[in-house]
Amino acid sequence: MKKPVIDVSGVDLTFPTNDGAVQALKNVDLQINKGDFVSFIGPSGCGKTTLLRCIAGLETPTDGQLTVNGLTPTEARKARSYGYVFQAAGLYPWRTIGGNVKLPLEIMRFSKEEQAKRVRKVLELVDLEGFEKKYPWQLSGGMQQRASIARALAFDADILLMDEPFGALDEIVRDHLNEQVLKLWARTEKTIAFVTHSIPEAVYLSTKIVVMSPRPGRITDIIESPLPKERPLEIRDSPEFIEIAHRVRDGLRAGHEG
Ligand SMILES: Nc1ncnc2c1ncn2[C@@H]1O[C@H](COP(=O)(O)OP(=O)(O)OP(=O)(O)O)[C@@H](O)[C@H]1O
Repeated sequence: MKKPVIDVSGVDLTFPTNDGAVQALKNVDLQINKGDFVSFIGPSGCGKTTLLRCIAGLETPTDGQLTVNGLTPTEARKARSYGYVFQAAGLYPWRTIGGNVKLPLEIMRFSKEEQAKRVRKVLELVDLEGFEKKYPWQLSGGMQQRASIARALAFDADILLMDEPFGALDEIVRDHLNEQVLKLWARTEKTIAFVTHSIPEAVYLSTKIVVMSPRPGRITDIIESPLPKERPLEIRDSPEFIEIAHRVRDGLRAGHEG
């Protein structure tokens, strides 16, 4: 059997705080395989971001094992094994869109030609060709978020970690971006881990839905989606889609009761 790209085994994480310890993750086991689109869904504060940050090597579990591409998360971070998209676009206002997207490439000392080539390619992937010379404030929120995805794609890591990237956007824009992310995933065959609060978003995007309980975050259900890879937005009205959404809701409810 092939080794998972992301392998989480028995992970606990407790934050020491000034008014006592906060257990954010409890005994989390999860395998993510190459090309999976995995969503983490759960109530606010259940540890979704913390789990993503552990995978990214930005937090260290108190217990358990975690590997990314067979490396420790810190090694994987140093090897730039993933791109990370934050909740807020976080673009530098004094840099153009092209300037923001190429920033990681400058840091990694890619040649000027290679930087220009990659910026063109990733802006095209997120449908922002022609916006290279604009400044972030000249773009809508959805476009800024697409630019931040382009920045995460610029160095072409196989893994993309996305922390609720569309949470602040209205539903129509979010629908459109969900469609675009699916297309991008199909075109690039990346492995994606995606945090969301939205049941429809999780079901629409994912091959695997990870349902988490309120704090301390535990996994209450892992749903392998039977939906086809090709997903028009209308699929959300299909009985299969609705059935999975029910199962996610039941998992969330069970977590609350537990
Ligand atoms: N650096 C930290 N120090 C102390 N506590 C923390 C720290 N980071 C997160 N926590 C706590 O850990 C828990 C999980 O937080 P986390 O941000 O992972 O939740 P989440 O599921 O992503 O929430 P949301 O959906 O609201 O973004 C919360 O109770 C939070 O207050």
